Amino acid sequence: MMAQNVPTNRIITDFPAPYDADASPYKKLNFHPKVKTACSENKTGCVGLKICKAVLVGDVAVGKTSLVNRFCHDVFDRDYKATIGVDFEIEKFSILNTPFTLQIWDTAGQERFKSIASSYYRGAHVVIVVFDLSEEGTISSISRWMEDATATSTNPLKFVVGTKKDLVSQAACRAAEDRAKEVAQSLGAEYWSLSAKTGENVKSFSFRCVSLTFDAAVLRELESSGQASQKQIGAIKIEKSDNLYDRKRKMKLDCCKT
Ligand SMILES: Nc1nc2c(ncn2[C@@H]2O[C@H](COP(=O)(O)OP(=O)(O)OP(=O)(O)O)[C@@H](O)[C@H]2O)c(=O)[nH]1
Ligand SMILES: [Mg+2]
Repeated sequence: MMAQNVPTNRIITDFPAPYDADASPYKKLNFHPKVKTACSENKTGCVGLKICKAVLVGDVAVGKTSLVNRFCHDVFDRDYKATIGVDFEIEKFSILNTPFTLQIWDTAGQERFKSIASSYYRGAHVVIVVFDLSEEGTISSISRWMEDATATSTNPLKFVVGTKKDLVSQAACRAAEDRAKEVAQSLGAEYWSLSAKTGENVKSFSFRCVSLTFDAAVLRELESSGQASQKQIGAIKIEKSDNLYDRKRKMKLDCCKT
């Protein structure tokens, strides 16, 4: 399937590099050769029709929503508006000329929304734990967030992201990074520092995240193709008929009831 109608800033042709190669468990330097061949021969099966799921978690006000808003809409809001329960965005990409869709779930950090938010962790292909580089205390909760958010997924890609890089000096950034990189390594996650305010590293991180997700999704598709092709067709029907906007509306109503 050829990618069509994707904005130019959502086209990925080269495999993006990590923030720090020493702070990543993902060592590949390029898309998998099988993935490249499948894309160039237009034989990626159902990848273009499926939606992969990314989930952002982390303490209150660390900057999860700001990161999503910077990437998806290229905007930044100085005022804090707490996320109520969960929110999501859908982003379409063209990767190696193949269409790919990522559903990004932005969860609330506030404890009172924890049970609502955690019901959306299931089946995540990517888990992103966000902390605040200017609030070192937020580093100590990274592990707990990662454990909770990955418990109901099979082998998700894992990222630890320090935000608000614009607020800290280089030395302070380095100190917080060193601590967070250690945590990321113990969790088998890739580490990034960025700023939603200035936009520094936001696109690089997002492209890296999406590309690794795409590579894994195509490999999964290639592995399973031929095997349960009928089953896959059933799965796609379910995904397409799952009206996300209705669910989002219902979710908000449920939140308002409490
Ligand atoms: N200077 C600076 N401020 C930021 C950055 N990212 C977020 N903020 C500010 O930090 C506050 C919290 O940001 P949010 O993105 O709402 O935080 P959140 O993690 O979504 O919070 P919850 O939804 O309550 O969990 C807001 O006032 C943002 O403007 C950044 O990169 N730099
Ligand atoms: Mg939020």
